[in-house]
Amino acid sequence: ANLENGTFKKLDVVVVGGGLVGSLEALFLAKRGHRVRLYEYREDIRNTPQARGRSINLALSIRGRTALREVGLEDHMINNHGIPMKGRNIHRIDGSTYIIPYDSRTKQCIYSVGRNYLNGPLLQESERYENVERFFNHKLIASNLRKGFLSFQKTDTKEIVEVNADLIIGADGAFSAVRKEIMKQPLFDYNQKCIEHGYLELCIPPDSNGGFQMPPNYLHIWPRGEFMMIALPNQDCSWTVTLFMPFTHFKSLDSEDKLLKFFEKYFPDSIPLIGKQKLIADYFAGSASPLIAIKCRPYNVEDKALIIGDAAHAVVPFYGQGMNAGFEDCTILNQLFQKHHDDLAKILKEFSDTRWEDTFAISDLAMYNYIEMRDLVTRPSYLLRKAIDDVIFWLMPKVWIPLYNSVTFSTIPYTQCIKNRQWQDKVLNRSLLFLGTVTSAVGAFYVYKKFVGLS
Ligand SMILES: Cc1cc2nc3c(=O)[nH]c(=O)nc-3n(C[C@H](O)[C@H](O)[C@H](O)COP(=O)(O)OP(=O)(O)OC[C@H]3O[C@@H](n4cnc5c(N)ncnc54)[C@H](O)[C@@H]3O)c2cc1C
Ligand SMILES: COc1ccc2c(c1)CN(c1nc(C(=O)N(C)c3cc(Cl)c(F)cc3C(=O)O)c(Cl)s1)C2
Repeated sequence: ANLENGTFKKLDVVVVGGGLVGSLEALFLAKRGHRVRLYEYREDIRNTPQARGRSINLALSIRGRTALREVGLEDHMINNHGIPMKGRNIHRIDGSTYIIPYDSRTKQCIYSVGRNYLNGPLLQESERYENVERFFNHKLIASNLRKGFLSFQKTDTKEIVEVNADLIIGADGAFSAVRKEIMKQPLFDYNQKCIEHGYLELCIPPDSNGGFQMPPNYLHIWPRGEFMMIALPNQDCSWTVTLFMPFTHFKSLDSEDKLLKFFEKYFPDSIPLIGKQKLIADYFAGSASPLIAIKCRPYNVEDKALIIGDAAHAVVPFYGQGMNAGFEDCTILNQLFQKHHDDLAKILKEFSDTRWEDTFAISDLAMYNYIEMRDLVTRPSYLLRKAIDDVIFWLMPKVWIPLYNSVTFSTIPYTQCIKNRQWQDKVLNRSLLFLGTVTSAVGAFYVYKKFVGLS
């Protein structure tokens, strides 16, 4: 019901971008009975093999699962396409490894899912709604958001397709064309940060029997200070390995010999797993991709247009939350549709007014991980703090949820996760200070007693 007299008006919605978030949002809108036309620049990924140059698999955690559950796809993704990861499997430079479980108490885990095994089923599910139409090979090239006007160019025939809509949803990723339009409005805040690290994907193939070459139910990490490597399992028992290094490092490895020497020094155990020839071939076949963080607001233009997902808040991947946060956008937007009975003016304004704090928070958390990454999981103070966190978490699980657990294993708003952490820091510092004063007082007392006793 979105009209004064309480009747329901079917909205004509265009979603720009048929990636992970756009295809999910189309489902949410379809379930509400609106007419959805989804325009995607690329070809239909259901007909093409693995799209190269994008993170091939992703860590799906509770925020993303909650959104998928709303559209009835959580079980399908988890059971058919998800590989559970129970913890981190850290690779030391000498090739030895150790495990840090994600949640030794309740054994919660995260899931590695192939990008196309998420995107395909989301698009496939939309076929079940006759009020959803999908248009591939359509690139948004011009728009007048206030008039609900969009102009697409077909990438094959170069033909121009003009479209009108009641609502335009921009889910067209970090380099969003819809956001470029939204940016033209007054009072729009925009901030982007390109980090010095790039990433390059390598592959650890299945072993000769077609099985995994490493323990499969873990997120494998090779933390090496200035750079790191991370591996997530694929369904075909291969691993997608992502090498994160400053672009200067990538540039300096400009020969096969330099590359092999570098891996022999820093990632010796990975060479037999990847294979020398494959390592050389894959490394020099691609080039490192950039990583960008974008913070902007507001996300809407009146009751006409809204950006979600990476278009609204691209974050660096060092928390595995980008897609999860984009999926969470869809959950929250749907709650607002429910709350305001599909009254767009109220929905879009409240989304812009409330969502930006949480997306800025996760962006800061991911950037913090990037900066701390050098020794995120190896620095003694990190491990000490983690040990303390785990003990108190074990003692008082409802009161003390460590930051990493609340971000990855709860749907507590990201801003609240940070506030909890700040409160925990205060309590810890005060108690350590208190412990400090008590022990020094007791120490001083004993020294004094001994001294007096001596004299
Ligand atoms: C290395 C790396 C690792 C990552 N790991 C994780 C992880 O483990 N967990 C996690 O949750 N997230 C992860 N992410 C983040 C995740 O990939 C993104 O957050 C997610 O893809 C965002 O989805 P989206 O639909 O908003 O944007 P995209 O996936 O970028 O989709 C945008 C879509 O819009 C289309 N498009 C763009 N411009 C136009 C146009 N002008 N006209 C029409 N269509 C257009 C594009 O073709 C694309 O299909 C990672 C990212 C990287 C780079
Ligand atoms: C496909 O490419 C990529 C690239 C990076 C990531 C992912 C997939 C998935 N990522 C996850 N990060 C966390 C996390 O909370 N932290 C603090 C971590 C942060 C870093 Cl940098 C790390 F290496 C491990 C952990 C860890 O704890 O395992 C998860 Cl939980 S999942 C990072």
